[in-house]
Amino acid sequence: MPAVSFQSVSKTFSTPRGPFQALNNVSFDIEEGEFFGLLGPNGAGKTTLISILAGLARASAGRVLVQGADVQGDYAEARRRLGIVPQELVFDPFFNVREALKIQSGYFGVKNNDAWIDELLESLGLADKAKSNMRQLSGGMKRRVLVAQALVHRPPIIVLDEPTAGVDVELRQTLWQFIAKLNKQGHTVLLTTHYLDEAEALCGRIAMLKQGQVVALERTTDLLSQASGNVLRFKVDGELPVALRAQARVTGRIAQLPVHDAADIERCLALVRESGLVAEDIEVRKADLEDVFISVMSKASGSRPAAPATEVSA
Ligand SMILES: Nc1ncnc2c1ncn2[C@@H]1O[C@H](COP(=O)(O)OP(=O)(O)OP(=O)(O)O)[C@@H](O)[C@H]1O
Repeated sequence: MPAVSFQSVSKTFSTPRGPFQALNNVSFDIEEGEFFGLLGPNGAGKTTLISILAGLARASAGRVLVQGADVQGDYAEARRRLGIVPQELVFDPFFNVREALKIQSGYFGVKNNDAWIDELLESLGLADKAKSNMRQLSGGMKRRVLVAQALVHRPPIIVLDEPTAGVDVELRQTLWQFIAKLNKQGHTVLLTTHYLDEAEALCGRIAMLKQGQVVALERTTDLLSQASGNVLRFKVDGELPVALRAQARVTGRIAQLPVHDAADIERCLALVRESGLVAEDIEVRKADLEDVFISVMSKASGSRPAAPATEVSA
């Protein structure tokens, strides 16, 4: 039995401009013990899918099973099996860290949980904050508490919705060490992230969403092997010539272009030169998951019209 099974899940929101389909017939399974990545650009539908999994939103069609339990028909059972780390920093400001974790344990009916709470506090670098009020914590510390809260009932399936957005390197390392350890112990992990290097390093399998549809679903190694060629990387002052722009990944002054051989490299550099620009710090590197992601997203056709201008109720 899969840990999570998304079966033909669709979600349509009503908006002032008419119905808006955020998810369109999404189907895939996550097997027990997998470290699974859900990737996609902003607005692709990742959080909507996770909200449906968490029982926070209802699918317009299709169903989601958590170890066989339907998230709508058997909500309490499905929810008990999930540890969800939300994207938003939501917390109760009146309690200290340990109290918050005890309350969360009670919510799941877990008693005598002090040893596990101690281990969570230790593993997430929160031991010296146990008595701190939630209000006094920095954003990064609050995020650690959210992770601890999600794990307090030892859920077999851990869902992390962009857990490292805006957090420092130390927390990332602490978090990934701990989550990787739990995954080794048999916990299934579902991760959404915009940090493709993290997904590449951690996830065994990846689904990519675009405009509410699954456009890739493969083992990470197979996705990476699609990145057949190399990448030409250089610094440049000014906009790339039109002939290169569509396939380029540009970050500030740094341009990166897929290349297959030496002739390709020469052609790109010649086009840059001919447009009056100077390429500096030129290097060639192996393609990575981000290159595959850009290529998949540029090839896949999404099905839905433009996003709504205003958000309304589900
Ligand atoms: N309550 C709502 N009403 C109308 N549209 C909504 C609502 N919630 C989400 N949407 C729309 O559904 C689409 C998918 O949103 P979602 O938050 O799931 O994307 P995402 O992949 O998680 O994006 P991000 O990476 O930015 O978090 C977006 O176009 C969003 O504007």
